[in-house]
Amino acid sequence: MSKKPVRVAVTGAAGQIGYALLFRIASGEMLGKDQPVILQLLEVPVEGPQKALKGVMMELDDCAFPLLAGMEAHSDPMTAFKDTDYALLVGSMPRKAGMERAELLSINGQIFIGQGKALDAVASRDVKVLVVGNPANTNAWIAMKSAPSLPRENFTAMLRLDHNRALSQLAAKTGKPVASIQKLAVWGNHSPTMYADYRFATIEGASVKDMINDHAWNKDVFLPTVGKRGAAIIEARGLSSAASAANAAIDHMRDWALGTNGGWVTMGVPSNGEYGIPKDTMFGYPVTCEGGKYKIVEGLPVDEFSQGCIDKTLAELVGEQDGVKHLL
Ligand SMILES: NC(=O)C1=CN([C@@H]2O[C@H](COP(=O)(O)OP(=O)(O)OC[C@H]3O[C@@H](n4cnc5c(N)ncnc54)[C@H](O)[C@@H]3O)[C@@H](O)[C@H]2O)C=CC1
Ligand SMILES: O=C([O-])CC(=O)C(=O)O
Repeated sequence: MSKKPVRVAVTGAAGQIGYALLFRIASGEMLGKDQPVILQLLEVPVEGPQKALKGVMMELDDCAFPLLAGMEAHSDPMTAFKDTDYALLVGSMPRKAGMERAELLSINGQIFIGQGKALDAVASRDVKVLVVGNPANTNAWIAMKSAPSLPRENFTAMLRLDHNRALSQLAAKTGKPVASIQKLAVWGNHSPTMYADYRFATIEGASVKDMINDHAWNKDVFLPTVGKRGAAIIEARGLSSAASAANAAIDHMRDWALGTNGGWVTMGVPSNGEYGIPKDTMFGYPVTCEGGKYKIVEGLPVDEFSQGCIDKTLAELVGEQDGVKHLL
């Protein structure tokens, strides 16, 4: 018997990430090739984006996706999030060349107060929320704080793009396939301060750290390359990452919903105090997923260099949170 459709809300649905995301959700790449979906699409109540959204929906129709059980256009989060099981919060302004993501906070932060409240009021109590809009960690924290009746662990921020970027850099450095790399971790904020950590990573059981054995490359090449990749894409494309961001969002939600078979992935999740991170901070951690739940990988040793990196990204996140506390 076929499965009951689930409701997937996507905000910013007429934007560039939306365009790279919706067709893959509707084709079953996110929740499985046997899982029908109803798309609840939100755009700003402005003629241009609403018209563009209609165009995207016409194209979705024209794909005749067997798993697309329904599709709605919305201009109000209170209707867009009604009974939703999954919410991908993409809609917000992207940065331009020369900006840091944190500079978007004053523009985008407000969006996540209203959307957090709407999720609180009308979404499924089990809704899985992924915040993509930047600065993603702090926006996810704002949404979580604005939704006090929902479990805090339902709110997550996207660090999967940093994780995937790090995997590709390590594959290139070691000459091994991306898929062979296990146990990579990315700690902290989706910003240049994130700490991509391959101390525990293995390829066919062998230590990636021992294979590379080059601390200067780690510090001076690998970390800056991963941390500043978003800016490098903007510089090259004139627009921020969209297809790779949509791909990371699919990876994040798929793994959360369907599990990782013991493998590690990175998610921005509210801390319970793990690794000395203050409770509720929306922090990138290595996690495993099973049965629709994620679990932070605990008990990893933290050396002096790693602690310095973790302290730096935490300080940035605490500063971002302090800057918006008065709005909540
Ligand atoms: N976490 C991550 O790894 C990444 C995050 N991003 C972020 O994702 C966000 C979206 O990027 P793009 O799709 O490239 O931008 P875009 O400008 O192409 O699309 C954004 C869309 O969101 C809509 N929007 C704005 N406010 C809204 C609201 N309150 N409700 C619903 N829709 C709203 C806009 O009308 C627009 O259609 C940006 O903040 C960007 O910085 C981008 C790449 C990676
Ligand atoms: O850098 C940006 O503004 C977009 C983004 O978050 C990324 O590509 O990682």
